[in-house]
Amino acid sequence: MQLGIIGLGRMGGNIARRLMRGGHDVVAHDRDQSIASALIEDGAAPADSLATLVDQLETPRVVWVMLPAGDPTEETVNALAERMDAGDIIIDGGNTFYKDDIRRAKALALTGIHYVDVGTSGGVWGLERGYCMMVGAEQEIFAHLDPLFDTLAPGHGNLERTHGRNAPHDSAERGYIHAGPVGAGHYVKMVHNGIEYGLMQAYAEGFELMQSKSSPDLPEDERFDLNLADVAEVWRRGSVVSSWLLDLTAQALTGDPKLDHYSGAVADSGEGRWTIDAAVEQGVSTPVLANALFARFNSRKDSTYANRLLSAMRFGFGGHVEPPK
Ligand SMILES: NC(=O)C1=CN([C@@H]2O[C@H](COP(=O)(O)OP(=O)(O)OC[C@H]3O[C@@H](n4cnc5c(N)ncnc54)[C@H](O)[C@@H]3O)[C@@H](O)[C@H]2O)C=CC1
Ligand SMILES: O=C(CO)[C@H](O)[C@H](O)COP(=O)(O)O
Repeated sequence: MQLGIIGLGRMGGNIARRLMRGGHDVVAHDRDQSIASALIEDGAAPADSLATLVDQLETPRVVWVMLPAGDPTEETVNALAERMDAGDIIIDGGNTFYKDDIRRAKALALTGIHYVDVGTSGGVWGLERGYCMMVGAEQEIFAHLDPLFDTLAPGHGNLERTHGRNAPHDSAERGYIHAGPVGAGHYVKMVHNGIEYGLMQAYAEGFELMQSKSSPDLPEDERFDLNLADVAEVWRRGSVVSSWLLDLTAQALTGDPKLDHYSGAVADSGEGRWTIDAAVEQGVSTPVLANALFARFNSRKDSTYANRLLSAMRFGFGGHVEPPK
């Protein structure tokens, strides 16, 4: 398929590359020309403005927006809508709040333009590993875009099949789902990120506990100088708590066991807060997810080992660099 991609940063650039490797044609735009140039060298057609991007696309046009959520995405979707026609499709693959999707889709429906929200997980590793995608869309639009999702997704890989799943064409088994109507994709991604905070916090607290076991405040015969890189490594192999976040933890500890490279002032970009808002709105108790969010707020005052480990994991999956306190 041919599509336009706007926003060629850590996510959009590699999404474009993976699509091109899969045989799709990309027209690429970023407001930063040096970032756009790298994509052009990799085979994308250049577009120095939204207008030239839209002009190069065959109808029905498909444009994937991969920008910071909020104003940059909102302004871009509105500007695209002015230049696109009925039947065209705008995809928001960033971490947008799902109620913004519902509002936008309703406004665009008046013009006949379709809107699709894609919760995209995989971070800076997605080019090689593939992206897990949670899609909110009209059924026929999801079907139309299937070749794109199929290329971006990880595929079956070598994961064992879940017992009882026998459908022949199960997209969930390849790494993407049609979660429901517009908004459902980003709603599921929001909860995914809420869980991400909780998992990260659990690892961070556990490793801080082990790290402090060598404290001179403890009785001498109860002090253990544990090799945390080895603990993380061994837990990757057959333990109940193995996971990709643990893989990233093991990697960070191997290079820098004291985590001196990380500030421990852990940022957040919205999804954790929206998850807690949703919990309040739906009257569902989510104490672990709420505490993990609040722990991040505290981390900005306090540079503990646990907080530096959270920073290390965020850098590991998303390339997020946090400013020193
Ligand atoms: N980094 C990660 O691990 C993940 C990020 N996301 C989401 O994906 C979206 C993009 O994230 P990243 O790629 O990490 O951000 P990024 O900051 O690396 O890239 C954003 C790109 O958009 C460009 N840009 C900003 N405003 C623009 C505009 N108005 N017009 C054209 N280009 C513009 C910037 O020059 C930059 O190249 C965000 O919504 C983010 O929350 C989703 C999953 C994972
Ligand atoms: O979506 C992601 C990972 O799944 C992004 O990396 C996101 O930025 C992580 O959330 P936060 O910035 O709030 O830690």
